[in-house]
Amino acid sequence: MSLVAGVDSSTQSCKVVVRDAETGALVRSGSAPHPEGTEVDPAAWWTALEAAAEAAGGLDDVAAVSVGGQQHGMVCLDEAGEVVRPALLWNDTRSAAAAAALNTELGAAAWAEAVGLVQVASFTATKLRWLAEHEPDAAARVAAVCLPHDWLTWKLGGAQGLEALRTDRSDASGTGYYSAATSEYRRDLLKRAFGRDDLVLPEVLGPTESAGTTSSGAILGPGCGDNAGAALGVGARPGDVVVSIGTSGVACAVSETPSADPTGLVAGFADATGRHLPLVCTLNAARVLDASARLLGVDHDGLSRLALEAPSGSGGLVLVPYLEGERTPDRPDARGVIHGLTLATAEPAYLARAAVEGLLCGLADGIDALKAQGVAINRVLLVGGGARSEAVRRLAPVVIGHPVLVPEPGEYVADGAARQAAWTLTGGEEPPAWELAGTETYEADPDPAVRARYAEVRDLTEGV
Ligand SMILES: Nc1ncnc2c1ncn2[C@@H]1O[C@H](COP(=O)(O)OP(=O)(O)O)[C@@H](O)[C@H]1O
Ligand SMILES: O=C(CO)[C@@H](O)[C@H](O)COP(=O)(O)O
Repeated sequence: MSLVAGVDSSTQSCKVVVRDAETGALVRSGSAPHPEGTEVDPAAWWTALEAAAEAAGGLDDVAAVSVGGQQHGMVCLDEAGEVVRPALLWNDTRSAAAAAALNTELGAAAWAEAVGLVQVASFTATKLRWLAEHEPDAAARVAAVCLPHDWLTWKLGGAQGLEALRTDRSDASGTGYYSAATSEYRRDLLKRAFGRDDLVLPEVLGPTESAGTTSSGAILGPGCGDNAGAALGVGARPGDVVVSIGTSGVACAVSETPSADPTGLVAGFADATGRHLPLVCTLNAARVLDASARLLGVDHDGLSRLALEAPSGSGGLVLVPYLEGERTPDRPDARGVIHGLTLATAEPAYLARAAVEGLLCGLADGIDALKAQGVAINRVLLVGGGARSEAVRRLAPVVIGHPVLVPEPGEYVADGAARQAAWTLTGGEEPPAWELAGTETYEADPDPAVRARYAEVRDLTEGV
C-alpha cells in the first residue's frame, strides 16, 4: 500500500492527512494552530506544518505529498531566499486604497478581462502596491514573491534557490497578475502594481507535475490554493457549487470556461484539475459563529441550539456580519450591524439565529453572483469548520433555497491535496477515483423573506 499526504496550511491552523493512494482511505491525521493576526511570519507556518506532520505520525513513509494553502498571502523573499517581512494575509485589508487605485488606473472591466478579477485588498498585487508605497526599503530587497503554499512546497523540497520556486494554476490565478484564461503571468500588471517586474515568480506547474522531492524522497505535487483543494477533496464536478465556511466564506464552482466578472463579485480563479473555479469569498464566516458564541457566553453547540429555538427570520432581527470589514461586497471599512432589536427579539436565541442567518445570507448572495456568471447549479456541497454546526446545516437550505449536501466532518482541503499527491504519483487524465464518504442531504422549505430583510439592512452598512 502506497501512502500519500495532503497538507492544508489554512488561516487558523495546519492540518495533515495521510491516506492510502489507491483507495483514499484515511490512515492518520494531525493538526497544529497558526498564530492570530493578518500579518504572519511564514516561519510559523513551517513550525505548524512540522508539528501537524509529527502529530500525523510523520511523513517519512509517504510516497508523495502536496500542500494546499490559504490563497493570496504575500510572501516576499530576498536574493538569499530569506523572508523580507511577515506575510500579509488574504484577510489583511491595509491594501484597500491600493486596490481602489489600481482599479481606477486600469478600470474594473479591464482587470476582469486581463486576469479574471477586479482588485480587492485580498489579492497579492494590491499588497505589493502597498509594500512599494509604504515600505520602500523592504520593497527594494524583494527578489521573489510567492504564496503560502508555494513557500511551504519550496521548504519541503529543501529551499534550493529562488529558481526552484513552484506554484500551480489555482493559486497563481489569485495573485492578480496571472491569467487563468491564458495560463500566463501578466508581468506588465505586476509592474503596474509593484513598479518592477524583475522578480522571480514561481514556475506554474500543471495538475500532476512534480515540484521536486522531500528530504525523505517523497514526490512533491504542485500543491494548490485551499479552495481548489476543497473542490478536489469533495470530487466537485461541473454543476456542483462548493460552499466553505472556514475563516473565509466561499462559494465556488468547477467550470470548463473562465469567468471575467466586471462587477468584481466573482473572481475567475483556476481549479486544480486544469479547469476553472469561479469563486466568491467573504471575509467573515466561521468566526462570526465564534464571536456570537462568545457574546452569548455559550459554546458552538449552545449557539446552534439557541439558533434553532428562534423562528425563521429572527422576528426581524438582522445581523450583518462584517466584523472584519468585508470583501464581497467590497466594503473593507464596514463593520458588523445588529438591526431590528425589539423587546421581543432581545433574547439570546434571536441573536444566535440572526448570526447564523446573516452568515448564510452572505453566502447565498455569493451563489447568486455565480449564477449571474452562468454557473449551473445541480448540487450544493457544504464543508469547512462552520459546517460542524447543526444550525448552519439545517438553516442552509432555508436561506440558500436549495438542498445542501454535507459530507461527513473532515479536512477536505488536505484531502484534496492528498488526492493531488496520489494523482502526481500515478499520472493519468483524471485524479484517482476516491469515494466521498457519509454525505447527508439537508432539505427544507426556503424562506425568501430572510434574504429580503437581510438585503435591506446590508445596504445600510455602506461606508459604516
Ligand atoms: N461545531 C462548530 N460549530 C461552528 N463553528 C465551528 C465548529 N467547530 C469549529 N468551528 C469553527 O471553524 C473554524 C475553523 O474552520 P476551518 O475550516 O478549519 O478554518 P480555516 O481553514 O480557515 O483555518 C474556527 O473558527 C472554529 O471555531
Ligand atoms: O481568500 C480566499 C479565497 O479567495 C480565502 O478562501 C483564503 O484562501 C483563506 O481560506 P480559509 O483559511 O478560510 O480556508
